[in-house]
Amino acid sequence: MNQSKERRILNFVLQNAVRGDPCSVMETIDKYCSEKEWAMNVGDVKGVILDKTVEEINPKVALELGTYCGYSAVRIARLLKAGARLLTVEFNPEFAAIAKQMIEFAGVQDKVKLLEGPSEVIIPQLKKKYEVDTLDFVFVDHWKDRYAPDTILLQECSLLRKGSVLLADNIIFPGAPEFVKYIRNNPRFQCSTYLSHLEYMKVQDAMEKAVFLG
Ligand SMILES: O=C(NCCCCc1cc2ccncc2s1)c1cc(-c2ccc(F)cc2)cc(O)c1O
Ligand SMILES: [Mg+2]
Repeated sequence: MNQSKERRILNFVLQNAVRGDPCSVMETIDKYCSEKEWAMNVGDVKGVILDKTVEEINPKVALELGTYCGYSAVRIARLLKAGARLLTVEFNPEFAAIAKQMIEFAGVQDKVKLLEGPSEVIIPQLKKKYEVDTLDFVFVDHWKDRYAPDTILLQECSLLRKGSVLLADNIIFPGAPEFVKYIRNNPRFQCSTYLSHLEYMKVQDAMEKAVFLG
């Protein structure tokens, strides 16, 4: 059975990156995906916007929707202070298996908890099963038609507090029009748009930052 692209990315990291060095893992993934096979990691250009947002918030509890190969989980976790944690949700078992190995190789496994399953099932479990009170930061990067319903679900589950920050990827490409319409017209969110480029491409993309006002 021939290897998946995600398996090829992981193998390239295992063979070329430095174990325990998150930056080396990120750089190696970016090198592979810009030179050999495109893949839907947030990438090195939008990754700087993600870095700046995480550093500004310095979250104790962060949630990621859409783990994929673990690139942004490694990217976020490397910036978390002692005692802070990232919960990352992946629906696809293949991707979850790859991401688990990627996170461990990068040496950030103590800060990251990978939760396998659909977001609409996992989100309502966060308080009781995963001992979350409220979320300081949410990186939204999963199915684009789940961005809006899951933002509503986060509110229904009282997981957002005054000042919680959502950062959503792919606002332009592939696009999340329902989410943009929902969030920008919602008085309970203060929104800002960060124009950028689609990972590894010259195509325009953007990230939306939305601060929950309580
Ligand atoms: O679909 C994308 N990302 C979501 C993958 C869906 C994985 C899921 C995780 C999860 C967790 C919980 N519940 C349900 C789900 S579903 C995505 C796609 C492109 C793209 C760009 C240009 C193209 F030509 C083609 C694709 C770029 C990106 O940056 C993306 O993030
Ligand atoms: Mg994305």
